[in-house]
Amino acid sequence: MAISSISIFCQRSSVHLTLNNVLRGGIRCFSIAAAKQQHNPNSVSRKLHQQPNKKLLRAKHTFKDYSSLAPVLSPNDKPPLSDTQAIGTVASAQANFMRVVVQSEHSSGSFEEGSDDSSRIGVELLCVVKAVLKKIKRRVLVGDTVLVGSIDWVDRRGMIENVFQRSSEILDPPVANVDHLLVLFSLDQPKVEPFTLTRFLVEAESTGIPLTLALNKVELVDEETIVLWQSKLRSWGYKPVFCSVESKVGLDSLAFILRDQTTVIVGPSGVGKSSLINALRNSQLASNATDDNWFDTILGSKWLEDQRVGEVSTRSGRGKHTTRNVSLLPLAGGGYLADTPGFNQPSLLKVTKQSLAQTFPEVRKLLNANEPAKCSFNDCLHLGEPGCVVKGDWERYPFYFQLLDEIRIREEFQLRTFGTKKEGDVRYKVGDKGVQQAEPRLELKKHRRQSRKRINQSFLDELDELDEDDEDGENLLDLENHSVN
Ligand SMILES: Nc1nc2c(ncn2[C@@H]2O[C@H](COP(=O)(O)OP(=O)(O)OP(=O)(O)O)[C@@H](O)[C@H]2O)c(=O)[nH]1
Ligand SMILES: [Zn+2]
Repeated sequence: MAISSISIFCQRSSVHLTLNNVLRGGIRCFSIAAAKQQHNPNSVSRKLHQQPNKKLLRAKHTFKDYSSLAPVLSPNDKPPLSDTQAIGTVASAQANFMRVVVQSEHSSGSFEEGSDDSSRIGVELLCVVKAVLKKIKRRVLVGDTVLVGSIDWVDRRGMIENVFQRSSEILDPPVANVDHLLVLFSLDQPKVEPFTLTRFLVEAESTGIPLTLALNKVELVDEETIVLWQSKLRSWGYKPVFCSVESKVGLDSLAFILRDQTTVIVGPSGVGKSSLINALRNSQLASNATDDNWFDTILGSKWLEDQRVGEVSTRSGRGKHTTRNVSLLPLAGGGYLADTPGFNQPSLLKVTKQSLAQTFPEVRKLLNANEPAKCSFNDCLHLGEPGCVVKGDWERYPFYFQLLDEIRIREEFQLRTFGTKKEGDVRYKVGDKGVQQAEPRLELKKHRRQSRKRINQSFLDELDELDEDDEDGENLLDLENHSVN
Protein backbone atom coordinates (compact mmCIF):
# COMPACT_ATOMS: atom_id res chain seq x y z
CA MET A 1 0.00 0.00 0.00
CA ALA A 2 2.73 2.38 1.00
CA ILE A 3 4.69 1.58 -2.15
CA SER A 4 1.88 2.19 -4.58
CA SER A 5 0.95 5.47 -2.94
CA ILE A 6 4.53 6.72 -3.34
CA SER A 7 4.45 5.85 -7.00
CA ILE A 8 1.13 7.55 -7.65
CA PHE A 9 2.17 10.59 -5.72
CA CYS A 10 5.35 10.91 -7.77
CA GLN A 11 3.58 10.55 -11.07
CA ARG A 12 0.88 13.03 -10.27
CA SER A 13 2.98 15.72 -8.78
CA SER A 14 5.53 15.55 -11.54
CA VAL A 15 2.88 16.09 -14.17
CA HIS A 16 1.57 18.89 -12.05
CA LEU A 17 5.05 20.37 -11.77
CA THR A 18 5.60 20.08 -15.47
CA LEU A 19 2.44 21.91 -16.40
CA ASN A 20 2.95 24.36 -13.62
CA ASN A 21 6.47 25.24 -14.79
CA VAL A 22 5.25 25.74 -18.31
CA LEU A 23 2.38 27.90 -17.12
CA ARG A 24 4.51 29.97 -14.79
CA GLY A 25 7.05 30.74 -17.49
CA GLY A 26 4.36 31.43 -20.02
CA ILE A 27 2.26 33.72 -17.90
CA ARG A 28 5.27 35.81 -17.03
CA CYS A 29 6.03 36.38 -20.74
CA PHE A 30 2.44 37.21 -21.47
CA SER A 31 2.08 39.78 -18.76
CA ILE A 32 5.28 41.59 -19.76
CA ALA A 33 4.16 41.75 -23.37
CA ALA A 34 0.70 42.91 -22.36
CA ALA A 35 2.10 45.62 -20.10
CA LYS A 36 4.27 46.96 -22.91
CA GLN A 37 1.31 47.17 -25.21
CA GLN A 38 -0.83 48.94 -22.67
CA HIS A 39 1.84 51.56 -22.21
CA ASN A 40 1.67 52.67 -25.80
CA PRO A 41 -0.70 50.68 -27.90
CA ASN A 42 0.16 52.14 -31.29
CA SER A 43 3.80 53.06 -31.17
CA VAL A 44 5.17 49.52 -31.40
CA SER A 45 3.07 48.75 -34.40
CA ARG A 46 3.92 52.06 -36.10
CA LYS A 47 7.66 51.69 -35.56
CA LEU A 48 7.66 48.14 -36.81
CA HIS A 49 5.73 49.24 -39.87
CA GLN A 50 8.29 51.90 -40.68
CA GLN A 51 11.35 49.73 -40.17
CA PRO A 52 10.37 46.20 -39.28
CA ASN A 53 13.81 44.84 -38.42
CA LYS A 54 15.61 47.85 -37.06
CA LYS A 55 14.46 47.41 -33.50
CA LEU A 56 15.56 43.82 -33.39
CA LEU A 57 18.88 44.63 -35.00
CA ARG A 58 19.52 47.39 -32.51
CA ALA A 59 18.78 45.07 -29.59
CA LYS A 60 21.13 42.47 -31.01
CA HIS A 61 23.82 45.06 -31.56
CA THR A 62 23.54 46.43 -28.03
CA PHE A 63 23.79 42.93 -26.60
CA LYS A 64 26.93 42.26 -28.61
CA ASP A 65 28.54 45.46 -27.41
CA TYR A 66 27.86 44.62 -23.78
CA SER A 67 29.07 41.04 -23.98
CA SER A 68 32.40 42.18 -25.38
CA LEU A 69 32.89 43.97 -22.05
CA ALA A 70 33.17 40.61 -20.32
CA PRO A 71 34.05 37.82 -22.75
CA VAL A 72 33.45 34.35 -21.29
CA LEU A 73 36.70 32.92 -19.94
CA SER A 74 37.69 29.55 -21.32
CA PRO A 75 38.57 26.85 -18.75
CA ASN A 76 42.20 27.08 -19.88
CA ASP A 77 42.46 30.84 -19.39
CA LYS A 78 44.85 31.86 -16.67
CA PRO A 79 44.29 35.58 -16.32
CA PRO A 80 47.04 37.43 -14.42
CA LEU A 81 45.72 38.13 -10.92
CA SER A 82 46.34 41.22 -8.86
CA ASP A 83 46.43 41.08 -5.06
CA THR A 84 42.74 41.95 -4.95
CA GLN A 85 41.73 39.28 -7.44
CA ALA A 86 41.22 35.54 -7.17
CA ILE A 87 39.59 32.64 -8.97
CA GLY A 88 37.04 30.65 -7.03
CA THR A 89 34.02 28.37 -7.06
CA VAL A 90 30.53 29.61 -6.23
CA ALA A 91 29.45 27.36 -3.37
CA SER A 92 26.09 28.89 -2.51
CA ALA A 93 23.81 31.71 -3.53
CA GLN A 94 21.16 33.62 -1.69
CA ALA A 95 19.36 36.59 -3.17
CA ASN A 96 22.11 38.89 -4.41
CA PHE A 97 24.94 37.33 -2.45
CA MET A 98 27.19 34.46 -3.42
CA ARG A 99 29.71 32.60 -1.34
CA VAL A 100 32.85 31.89 -3.31
CA VAL A 101 35.66 29.56 -2.20
CA VAL A 102 39.04 30.73 -3.45
CA GLN A 103 40.84 28.23 -5.71
CA SER A 104 43.81 30.29 -6.83
CA GLU A 105 45.10 33.74 -6.02
CA HIS A 106 47.82 36.26 -6.66
CA SER A 107 50.54 35.02 -4.31
CA SER A 108 50.54 31.44 -5.59
CA GLY A 109 50.74 32.80 -9.12
CA SER A 110 49.34 29.61 -10.59
CA PHE A 111 46.37 27.28 -10.46
CA GLU A 112 48.18 24.85 -8.18
CA GLU A 113 46.82 24.96 -4.69
CA GLY A 114 49.28 26.85 -2.56
CA SER A 115 51.05 25.01 0.21
CA ASP A 116 52.56 27.95 2.09
CA ASP A 117 50.99 29.04 5.39
CA SER A 118 49.78 32.38 4.07
CA SER A 119 47.78 30.80 1.28
CA ARG A 120 44.26 32.07 0.84
CA ILE A 121 43.16 28.93 -0.97
CA GLY A 122 39.91 27.78 0.58
CA VAL A 123 39.04 31.22 1.97
CA GLU A 124 35.34 31.98 1.72
CA LEU A 125 34.35 35.30 0.19
CA LEU A 126 30.94 36.93 0.30
CA CYS A 127 30.43 38.36 -3.18
CA VAL A 128 28.02 40.37 -5.26
CA VAL A 129 27.82 40.08 -9.03
CA LYS A 130 29.16 42.95 -11.13
CA ALA A 131 26.36 44.91 -12.78
CA VAL A 132 27.63 44.38 -16.33
CA LEU A 133 27.20 40.60 -15.99
CA LYS A 134 23.58 41.10 -15.02
CA LYS A 135 23.12 43.53 -17.87
CA ILE A 136 24.33 41.03 -20.45
CA LYS A 137 22.20 38.36 -18.71
CA ARG A 138 25.16 36.19 -17.84
CA ARG A 139 23.74 34.17 -14.98
CA VAL A 140 26.12 33.09 -12.27
CA LEU A 141 25.22 29.65 -10.90
CA VAL A 142 26.29 27.67 -7.89
CA GLY A 143 29.19 25.55 -9.15
CA ASP A 144 30.51 28.21 -11.51
CA THR A 145 34.20 29.03 -11.57
CA VAL A 146 34.45 32.80 -11.32
CA LEU A 147 36.94 35.61 -11.40
CA VAL A 148 36.54 37.69 -8.24
CA GLY A 149 37.86 41.24 -8.05
CA SER A 150 37.89 44.16 -5.60
CA ILE A 151 38.62 41.70 -2.78
CA ASP A 152 38.82 42.95 0.75
CA TRP A 153 40.75 40.06 2.35
CA VAL A 154 40.04 41.30 5.88
CA ASP A 155 36.27 41.54 5.52
CA ARG A 156 36.26 38.66 3.06
CA ARG A 157 34.18 40.41 0.45
CA GLY A 158 34.52 40.69 -3.27
CA MET A 159 32.78 41.19 -6.56
CA ILE A 160 32.29 38.53 -9.23
CA GLU A 161 33.73 40.06 -12.39
CA ASN A 162 33.50 37.19 -14.82
CA VAL A 163 32.49 33.56 -15.25
CA PHE A 164 34.46 30.69 -16.76
CA GLN A 165 32.84 28.52 -19.40
CA ARG A 166 30.79 25.65 -17.92
CA SER A 167 31.45 22.01 -18.61
CA SER A 168 27.86 21.14 -17.72
CA GLU A 169 24.73 22.64 -16.27
CA ILE A 170 21.73 21.03 -14.63
CA LEU A 171 18.39 22.77 -14.19
CA ASP A 172 16.84 21.29 -11.12
CA PRO A 173 18.51 22.39 -8.94
CA PRO A 174 20.47 24.91 -11.04
CA VAL A 175 24.11 23.89 -10.62
CA ALA A 176 27.02 24.40 -13.04
CA ASN A 177 30.00 22.12 -13.67
CA VAL A 178 28.43 19.01 -12.18
CA ASP A 179 30.72 16.05 -12.92
CA HIS A 180 28.71 13.32 -11.35
CA LEU A 181 25.24 12.43 -10.05
CA LEU A 182 24.64 10.12 -7.13
CA VAL A 183 21.18 8.58 -7.30
CA LEU A 184 20.39 7.40 -3.79
CA PHE A 185 17.51 5.13 -2.79
CA SER A 186 16.99 2.95 0.27
CA LEU A 187 16.18 -0.77 0.30
CA ASP A 188 13.74 -0.24 3.14
CA GLN A 189 12.08 2.66 5.02
CA PRO A 190 11.12 3.70 2.37
CA LYS A 191 11.34 0.60 0.16
CA VAL A 192 12.82 1.16 -3.27
CA GLU A 193 10.01 1.14 -5.80
CA PRO A 194 10.96 0.24 -9.41
CA PHE A 195 8.92 2.91 -11.23
CA THR A 196 10.01 5.77 -8.95
CA LEU A 197 13.61 4.60 -9.27
CA THR A 198 13.24 4.52 -13.06
CA ARG A 199 11.89 8.05 -13.05
CA PHE A 200 14.90 9.35 -11.10
CA LEU A 201 17.29 7.37 -13.31
CA VAL A 202 15.68 8.71 -16.50
CA GLU A 203 15.96 12.30 -15.23
CA ALA A 204 19.60 11.73 -14.25
CA GLU A 205 20.46 10.00 -17.54
CA SER A 206 18.87 12.84 -19.50
CA THR A 207 21.56 15.24 -18.25
CA GLY A 208 24.29 13.17 -19.92
CA ILE A 209 26.31 13.42 -16.69
CA PRO A 210 27.88 10.17 -15.39
CA LEU A 211 25.91 8.67 -12.54
CA THR A 212 26.33 6.23 -9.69
CA LEU A 213 23.37 4.37 -8.22
CA ALA A 214 23.54 3.58 -4.50
CA LEU A 215 21.06 1.68 -2.34
CA ASN A 216 21.16 2.66 1.33
CA LYS A 217 19.94 1.02 4.55
CA VAL A 218 21.29 -2.31 3.43
CA GLU A 219 21.35 -3.53 7.07
CA LEU A 220 17.53 -3.48 7.13
CA VAL A 221 17.06 -6.24 4.54
CA ASP A 222 18.10 -9.88 4.15
CA GLU A 223 20.70 -11.26 1.76
CA GLU A 224 18.02 -12.54 -0.61
CA THR A 225 16.59 -9.05 -1.19
CA ILE A 226 20.05 -7.70 -1.94
CA VAL A 227 20.77 -10.44 -4.47
CA LEU A 228 17.39 -9.87 -6.09
CA TRP A 229 17.98 -6.14 -6.52
CA GLN A 230 21.51 -6.71 -7.70
CA SER A 231 20.40 -8.95 -10.56
CA LYS A 232 17.40 -6.76 -11.40
CA LEU A 233 19.55 -3.64 -11.64
CA ARG A 234 22.17 -5.47 -13.64
CA SER A 235 19.50 -6.28 -16.21
CA TRP A 236 18.66 -2.55 -16.29
CA GLY A 237 22.32 -1.80 -17.02
CA TYR A 238 23.47 -0.62 -13.56
CA LYS A 239 26.00 -1.79 -10.99
CA PRO A 240 24.69 -0.34 -7.73
CA VAL A 241 26.72 0.38 -4.59
CA PHE A 242 24.98 -1.17 -1.57
CA CYS A 243 25.58 0.94 1.51
CA SER A 244 24.42 1.82 4.98
CA VAL A 245 25.02 5.05 6.80
CA GLU A 246 23.95 3.24 9.95
CA SER A 247 26.46 0.37 9.78
CA LYS A 248 29.01 2.26 7.62
CA VAL A 249 28.94 -0.41 4.89
CA GLY A 250 30.02 0.86 1.47
CA LEU A 251 30.88 4.38 2.64
CA ASP A 252 34.55 4.00 1.70
CA SER A 253 33.60 2.99 -1.84
CA LEU A 254 31.34 6.03 -2.11
CA ALA A 255 34.00 8.38 -0.70
CA PHE A 256 36.42 7.01 -3.31
CA ILE A 257 33.93 7.56 -6.15
CA LEU A 258 33.17 11.12 -4.99
CA ARG A 259 36.76 12.31 -4.58
CA ASP A 260 37.77 15.31 -6.70
CA GLN A 261 34.38 15.67 -8.36
CA THR A 262 31.38 17.92 -8.02
CA THR A 263 28.55 15.54 -7.19
CA VAL A 264 24.86 16.25 -6.82
CA ILE A 265 22.91 13.73 -4.72
CA VAL A 266 19.39 12.99 -5.88
CA GLY A 267 16.74 10.70 -4.49
CA PRO A 268 13.36 10.69 -2.79
CA SER A 269 12.70 11.93 0.71
CA GLY A 270 13.85 9.81 3.63
CA VAL A 271 16.36 7.59 1.84
CA GLY A 272 19.26 9.10 3.79
CA LYS A 273 20.75 11.76 1.50
CA SER A 274 21.49 14.23 4.33
CA SER A 275 22.67 11.42 6.60
CA LEU A 276 25.05 10.23 3.90
CA ILE A 277 26.38 13.73 3.25
CA ASN A 278 26.99 14.23 6.97
CA ALA A 279 28.63 10.82 7.34
CA LEU A 280 30.95 11.34 4.38
CA ARG A 281 31.92 14.84 5.42
CA ASN A 282 32.41 14.01 9.09
CA SER A 283 34.65 11.04 8.36
CA GLN A 284 36.65 13.13 5.92
CA LEU A 285 36.97 15.99 8.38
CA ALA A 286 38.21 13.60 11.05
CA SER A 287 40.81 11.98 8.84
CA ASN A 288 42.10 15.16 7.22
CA ALA A 289 41.90 17.74 9.97
CA THR A 290 45.60 17.67 10.71
CA ASP A 291 47.18 17.45 7.29
CA ASP A 292 45.10 19.90 5.27
CA ASN A 293 44.38 23.54 5.92
CA TRP A 294 41.49 23.57 3.42
CA PHE A 295 38.81 23.56 6.09
CA ASP A 296 40.63 25.60 8.72
CA THR A 297 40.23 28.67 6.61
CA ILE A 298 36.44 28.46 6.54
CA LEU A 299 35.81 27.06 10.00
CA GLY A 300 32.81 28.72 11.54
CA SER A 301 31.05 28.89 8.25
CA LYS A 302 27.54 27.47 7.90
CA TRP A 303 28.90 24.96 5.39
CA LEU A 304 30.59 23.01 8.10
CA GLU A 305 27.42 22.48 10.03
CA ASP A 306 25.49 19.30 9.47
CA GLN A 307 22.75 19.38 6.88
CA ARG A 308 19.67 20.98 8.35
CA VAL A 309 16.48 18.99 8.08
CA GLY A 310 12.92 20.20 8.02
CA GLU A 311 13.58 23.92 8.30
CA VAL A 312 10.53 25.91 7.35
CA SER A 313 10.12 29.56 6.44
CA THR A 314 8.62 31.47 9.34
CA ARG A 315 6.67 33.76 7.04
CA SER A 316 5.29 31.60 4.25
CA GLY A 317 5.24 28.23 6.05
CA ARG A 318 6.94 26.55 3.08
CA GLY A 319 10.16 24.57 3.18
CA LYS A 320 13.12 26.92 3.14
CA HIS A 321 15.47 24.59 1.34
CA THR A 322 14.07 25.26 -2.07
CA THR A 323 16.00 24.85 -5.29
CA ARG A 324 17.16 28.46 -5.02
CA ASN A 325 19.24 27.69 -1.95
CA VAL A 326 21.29 24.76 -3.20
CA SER A 327 24.81 24.78 -1.83
CA LEU A 328 28.02 22.87 -2.50
CA LEU A 329 29.69 21.33 0.51
CA PRO A 330 33.47 21.14 0.07
CA LEU A 331 35.11 17.73 0.46
CA ALA A 332 38.58 17.26 1.88
CA GLY A 333 39.67 15.08 -1.01
CA GLY A 334 38.86 17.99 -3.34
CA GLY A 335 35.50 18.38 -5.03
CA TYR A 336 32.10 19.14 -3.67
CA LEU A 337 28.85 17.49 -2.69
CA ALA A 338 25.54 19.24 -3.30
CA ASP A 339 22.35 18.62 -1.44
CA THR A 340 19.28 18.73 -3.63
CA PRO A 341 16.31 20.26 -1.92
CA GLY A 342 13.49 20.40 -4.44
CA PHE A 343 14.95 17.62 -6.58
CA ASN A 344 12.41 15.21 -5.16
CA GLN A 345 10.07 15.15 -8.11
CA PRO A 346 11.93 14.68 -11.38
CA SER A 347 10.12 16.84 -13.91
CA LEU A 348 11.57 15.05 -16.99
CA LEU A 349 11.41 18.43 -18.73
CA LYS A 350 14.55 17.76 -20.72
CA VAL A 351 13.34 14.39 -21.95
CA THR A 352 11.56 14.24 -25.30
CA LYS A 353 9.65 11.40 -26.92
CA GLN A 354 12.64 10.78 -29.17
CA SER A 355 15.30 10.96 -26.45
CA LEU A 356 13.49 8.82 -23.85
CA ALA A 357 14.77 5.48 -25.18
CA GLN A 358 18.38 6.66 -24.83
CA THR A 359 17.85 7.19 -21.09
CA PHE A 360 17.33 3.43 -20.59
CA PRO A 361 20.82 1.82 -20.68
CA GLU A 362 19.38 -1.57 -21.65
CA VAL A 363 17.76 0.01 -24.76
CA ARG A 364 20.68 2.35 -25.43
CA LYS A 365 22.89 -0.71 -25.77
CA LEU A 366 20.63 -2.12 -28.49
CA LEU A 367 20.23 1.20 -30.31
CA ASN A 368 23.92 2.04 -30.34
CA ALA A 369 24.98 -1.46 -31.35
CA ASN A 370 26.59 -1.89 -34.74
CA GLU A 371 24.57 -3.04 -37.72
CA PRO A 372 22.49 -5.08 -38.15
CA ALA A 373 21.22 -4.68 -34.57
CA LYS A 374 20.46 -0.96 -35.13
CA CYS A 375 16.83 0.11 -35.27
CA SER A 376 15.72 0.53 -38.86
CA PHE A 377 13.94 3.83 -38.28
CA ASN A 378 15.46 7.12 -37.23
CA ASP A 379 12.29 8.38 -35.59
CA CYS A 380 11.16 5.05 -34.17
CA LEU A 381 9.52 5.20 -30.75
CA HIS A 382 10.13 1.45 -30.29
CA LEU A 383 6.54 0.54 -29.60
CA GLY A 384 6.52 -2.69 -31.55
CA GLU A 385 6.82 -1.20 -35.06
CA PRO A 386 7.74 -3.90 -37.61
CA GLY A 387 11.51 -3.87 -38.13
CA CYS A 388 12.17 -2.21 -34.74
CA VAL A 389 15.14 -3.74 -32.96
CA VAL A 390 13.77 -2.91 -29.52
CA LYS A 391 11.27 -5.61 -28.72
CA GLY A 392 8.85 -5.34 -25.84
CA ASP A 393 10.48 -8.17 -23.89
CA TRP A 394 12.51 -6.13 -21.44
CA GLU A 395 11.55 -5.63 -17.81
CA ARG A 396 11.12 -1.87 -17.89
CA TYR A 397 9.13 -1.76 -21.11
CA PRO A 398 5.87 -0.91 -19.27
CA PHE A 399 7.67 2.00 -17.52
CA TYR A 400 9.06 3.20 -20.84
CA PHE A 401 5.57 3.06 -22.28
CA GLN A 402 4.08 4.97 -19.33
CA LEU A 403 6.74 7.70 -19.40
CA LEU A 404 6.45 8.03 -23.16
CA ASP A 405 2.75 8.66 -22.73
CA GLU A 406 3.36 11.30 -20.06
CA ILE A 407 5.93 13.09 -22.25
CA ARG A 408 3.62 12.90 -25.27
CA ILE A 409 0.83 14.59 -23.28
CA ARG A 410 3.23 17.30 -22.11
CA GLU A 411 4.57 17.95 -25.60
CA GLU A 412 1.06 18.17 -27.04
CA PHE A 413 0.02 20.53 -24.26
CA GLN A 414 3.01 22.79 -24.92
CA LEU A 415 2.34 22.81 -28.63
CA ARG A 416 -1.35 23.55 -28.19
CA THR A 417 -0.84 26.30 -25.64
CA PHE A 418 2.26 28.09 -26.82
CA GLY A 419 2.84 26.98 -30.40
CA THR A 420 6.31 26.20 -31.64
CA LYS A 421 9.28 28.30 -30.67
CA LYS A 422 9.86 29.20 -34.29
CA GLU A 423 6.70 31.27 -34.36
CA GLY A 424 7.73 34.94 -34.63
CA ASP A 425 6.48 37.65 -32.34
CA VAL A 426 5.66 39.82 -35.32
CA ARG A 427 2.96 39.07 -37.85
CA TYR A 428 2.28 40.67 -41.21
CA LYS A 429 -1.11 41.93 -42.31
CA VAL A 430 -2.10 43.16 -45.73
CA GLY A 431 -3.46 46.62 -45.09
CA ASP A 432 -4.70 49.54 -47.19
CA LYS A 433 -3.87 49.36 -50.88
CA GLY A 434 -2.29 45.94 -50.48
CA VAL A 435 0.66 47.24 -48.42
CA GLN A 436 2.05 44.72 -45.98
CA GLN A 437 2.03 45.96 -42.40
CA ALA A 438 3.92 44.47 -39.50
CA GLU A 439 2.30 44.30 -36.09
CA PRO A 440 3.12 42.54 -32.85
CA ARG A 441 1.49 39.15 -32.56
CA LEU A 442 -1.21 39.35 -29.92
CA GLU A 443 -0.37 37.24 -26.92
CA LEU A 444 -2.57 34.23 -26.21
CA LYS A 445 -4.72 34.44 -23.10
CA LYS A 446 -3.95 38.15 -22.86
CA HIS A 447 -7.35 38.93 -21.52
CA ARG A 448 -7.33 36.29 -18.84
CA ARG A 449 -7.16 37.42 -15.26
CA GLN A 450 -4.20 36.25 -13.23
CA SER A 451 -5.34 33.21 -11.23
CA ARG A 452 -5.69 33.45 -7.49
CA LYS A 453 -3.29 30.54 -7.13
CA ARG A 454 -0.67 32.43 -9.11
CA ILE A 455 -1.15 35.54 -6.99
CA ASN A 456 -0.78 33.47 -3.81
CA GLN A 457 2.30 31.83 -5.29
CA SER A 458 4.08 35.11 -5.96
CA PHE A 459 3.08 36.36 -2.54
CA LEU A 460 4.73 33.31 -0.98
CA ASP A 461 7.79 33.83 -3.18
CA GLU A 462 8.07 37.39 -1.93
CA LEU A 463 7.83 36.25 1.68
CA ASP A 464 10.60 33.74 1.07
CA GLU A 465 12.73 36.45 -0.46
CA LEU A 466 12.20 38.54 2.66
CA ASP A 467 13.46 35.56 4.67
CA GLU A 468 16.47 35.34 2.43
CA ASP A 469 17.17 39.03 2.81
CA ASP A 470 17.07 38.54 6.58
CA GLU A 471 19.57 35.72 6.24
CA ASP A 472 21.81 37.87 4.07
CA GLY A 473 21.71 40.49 6.78
CA GLU A 474 22.71 37.85 9.31
CA ASN A 475 25.47 36.64 7.02
CA LEU A 476 26.87 40.12 6.70
CA LEU A 477 26.80 40.48 10.46
CA ASP A 478 28.51 37.10 10.78
CA LEU A 479 31.25 38.27 8.50
CA GLU A 480 31.59 41.55 10.32
CA ASN A 481 31.97 39.70 13.62
CA HIS A 482 34.53 37.50 11.96
CA SER A 483 36.69 40.37 10.87
CA VAL A 484 36.57 41.95 14.33
CA ASN A 485 37.84 38.76 15.98
N1 LIG B 1 18.29 2.11 9.34
C1 LIG B 1 18.89 3.11 8.70
N2 LIG B 1 18.39 4.35 8.77
C2 LIG B 1 19.04 5.33 8.10
C3 LIG B 1 20.20 5.08 7.32
N3 LIG B 1 20.59 6.24 6.76
C4 LIG B 1 19.72 7.18 7.16
N4 LIG B 1 18.78 6.65 7.97
C5 LIG B 1 17.64 7.33 8.61
O1 LIG B 1 16.68 7.67 7.62
C6 LIG B 1 15.97 8.84 7.98
C7 LIG B 1 15.97 9.84 6.85
O2 LIG B 1 17.29 10.28 6.61
P1 LIG B 1 17.65 11.67 5.92
O3 LIG B 1 19.13 11.72 5.83
O4 LIG B 1 16.93 12.78 6.57
O5 LIG B 1 16.99 11.41 4.48
P2 LIG B 1 16.95 12.41 3.24
O6 LIG B 1 17.07 11.58 2.02
O7 LIG B 1 17.95 13.50 3.40
O8 LIG B 1 15.47 12.96 3.36
P3 LIG B 1 14.94 14.41 2.88
O9 LIG B 1 15.73 15.43 3.61
O10 LIG B 1 13.49 14.36 3.29
O11 LIG B 1 15.11 14.47 1.38
C8 LIG B 1 16.67 9.36 9.24
O12 LIG B 1 15.89 8.98 10.34
C9 LIG B 1 18.01 8.64 9.24
O13 LIG B 1 18.50 8.45 10.54
C10 LIG B 1 20.71 3.74 7.29
O14 LIG B 1 21.71 3.41 6.65
N5 LIG B 1 20.00 2.80 7.99
ZN1 LIG C 1 12.66 1.00 -32.94
